[in-house]
Amino acid sequence: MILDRILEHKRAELRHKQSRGYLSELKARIRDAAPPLGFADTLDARKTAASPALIAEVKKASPSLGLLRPEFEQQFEPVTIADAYRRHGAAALSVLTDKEFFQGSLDYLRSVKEKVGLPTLNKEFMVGDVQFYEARAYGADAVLLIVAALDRRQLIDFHALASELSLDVLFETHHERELDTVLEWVPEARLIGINNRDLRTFSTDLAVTFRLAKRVPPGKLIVSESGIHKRDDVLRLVETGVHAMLVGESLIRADDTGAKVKELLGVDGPPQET
Ligand SMILES: O=P(O)(O)OC[C@@H](O)[C@@H](O)c1c[nH]c2ccccc12
Repeated sequence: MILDRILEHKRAELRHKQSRGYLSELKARIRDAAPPLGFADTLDARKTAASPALIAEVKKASPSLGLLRPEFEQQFEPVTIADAYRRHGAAALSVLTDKEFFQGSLDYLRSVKEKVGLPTLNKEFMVGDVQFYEARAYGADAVLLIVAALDRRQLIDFHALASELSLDVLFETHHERELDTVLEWVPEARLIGINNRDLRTFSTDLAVTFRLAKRVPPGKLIVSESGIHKRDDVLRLVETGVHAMLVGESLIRADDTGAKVKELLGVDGPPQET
């Protein structure tokens, strides 16, 4: 399965980053950095009756599709994309930093956070402590923990390390048992991600959100992830009581990014140019 291949590659990558010097350099940068923005708080505040809050993803490529737009071969401008998301109503951003499979970069994370300033999720496959220091040093406000990729000890320890670094954590689930795992092992988890994409087949189905959302106890923020393409999808998420939605492909592939953001959010009228 793709997730296993990614994790294996990620662990190999991390073996090259284990030097003490690198970790102290990150820690020094963190000491000088501004405190993170409240990622979960912002999502909570930005949900409306018309729409879950939008987490818009800066995504250049994916393992299943390759480059999401052919012109990205010549030119990819993460800040321009992220700023269009912000101007048209995104509440938060997600930036992929994995190079090998998603052609992302920590530099994209840093420049997007610096220039756009919305609460930002570091979309990465977390398998080691150093990645949390990297996330924080490069300006992330939140990190992703993929339940299918981690054992009990890692979920608990990584959550503790993230909290120590003032990073919010989005726990990503796809199956009932993964959701139950988070609820049992990290009962204080606030952000529950439900990934509609089946990593075995790459196909997406919003029914995963409809099914799992029912099992999430009150007080949590539910984030529906992947495969959200049109306003009609969003209306079904609204009915399900979802608090936020994480959208990449359909925004990136739209010819008018701003119009697509507004379509998903159910916002009419002239763009808010600020
Ligand atoms: O491009 P989409 O279908 O809108 O999906 C966005 C996001 O949910 C997806 O990129 C994603 C969800 N979980 C992940 C984990 C790692 C990498 C990527 C992801």
